Amino acid sequence: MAYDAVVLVSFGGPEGPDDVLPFLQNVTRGRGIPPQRLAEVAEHYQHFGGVSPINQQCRDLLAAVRADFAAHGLDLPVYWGNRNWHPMLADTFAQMRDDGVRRALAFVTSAFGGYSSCRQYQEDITAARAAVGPDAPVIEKIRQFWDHPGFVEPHIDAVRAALSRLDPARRDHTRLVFTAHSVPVSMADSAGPHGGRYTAQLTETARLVHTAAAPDLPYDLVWQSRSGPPHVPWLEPDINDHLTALAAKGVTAVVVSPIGFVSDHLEVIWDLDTEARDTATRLGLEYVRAETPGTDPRFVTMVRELVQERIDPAGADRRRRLGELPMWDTCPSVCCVPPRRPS
Ligand SMILES: CC1=C(CCC(=O)O)c2cc3nc(cc4[nH]c(cc5[nH]c(cc1n2)c(C)c5CCC(=O)O)c(CCC(=O)O)c4C)C(CCC(=O)O)=C3C
Ligand SMILES: [Fe+2]
Repeated sequence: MAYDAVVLVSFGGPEGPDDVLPFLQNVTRGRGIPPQRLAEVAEHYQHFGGVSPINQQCRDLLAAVRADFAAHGLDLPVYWGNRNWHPMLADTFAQMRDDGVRRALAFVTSAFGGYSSCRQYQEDITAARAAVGPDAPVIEKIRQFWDHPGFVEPHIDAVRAALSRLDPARRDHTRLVFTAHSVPVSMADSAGPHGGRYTAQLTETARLVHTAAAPDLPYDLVWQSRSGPPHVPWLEPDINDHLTALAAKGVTAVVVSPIGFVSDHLEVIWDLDTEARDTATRLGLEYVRAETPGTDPRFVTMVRELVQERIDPAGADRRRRLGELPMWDTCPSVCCVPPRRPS
């Protein structure tokens, strides 16, 4: 299969105060998020002047990937489009069509399976192609990469670096806490062709990072950034409740590693660096947050490897990965079918 471009596909984020509300409307359209939660989240963005760091992080990744492709003789143009904010996917696909692109691979900035992290991106790609029309480029999403060394190793080093900033005298009372975005339990149950995939993959990533970074420490996988109406069950425990429980058990220091994300975007710098840190401070816990991959060269290399393994017919046999869960290039149609939403 010949490809003539790669497109980086991400979530998108506002880049000024006036962007915040229309961005949030794009994210939550038809998703039953209470207005009060939206107002709260708008405030988180306004706290940073209405600017989410995520778009700049995508620009940085784009530049790094282009440089890496060039350095390795991979002669493919790299585009960028978002699902919720400019540059919007449809505008990017129209540009690609104008440039003569016929078939492209999409690298999505989410490592995991599940509706929000995989299927929804594919649905938005399909909708954006339909908006562009019949001559829109064909777009194929690259596989999930939760156990790729280019994703896992930067997380491992980040946990080690975070641990080195803690008081060594507290090591016996230190806990490693991995976090990912909470999702509705029904969404977690329907993740992947046989369900449960979002949680299973995160559990595997957590185990891989823990084993390499700090096998002597106890660890947990917990959830952050819950949204949605209170009567709908979401994955628990929430990081803040978990910190409270840990403090009650005599833990005095935590390293928090957001393995559910690829960059330090708003849900990291607000929900962890502000809210969870405040919780920890109130509880008297020493708190260090580990970094996400961002533009770590190993992560950038991973993007190229994922492209190369799809281009090269023998590439499937050379997939680099550390875990053991089943993996596939193309999601079956029954994957991550969205649960019916209670209204
Ligand atoms: C699994 C998952 C990821 C990880 C995979 C991935 O990376 O894609 C993720 C990432 C992100 N989520 C983000 C922002 C938001 N997510 C929201 C709402 C929701 N997220 C959900 C899930 C996820 N979200 C869900 C089930 C909802 C409920 C509404 C719905 O069913 O869709 C809302 C609405 C307000 C609120 O209620 O929080 C916002 C503003 C940003 C951008 C941050 C920035 O601007 O820097 C990023 C990277
Ligand atoms: Fe989200």
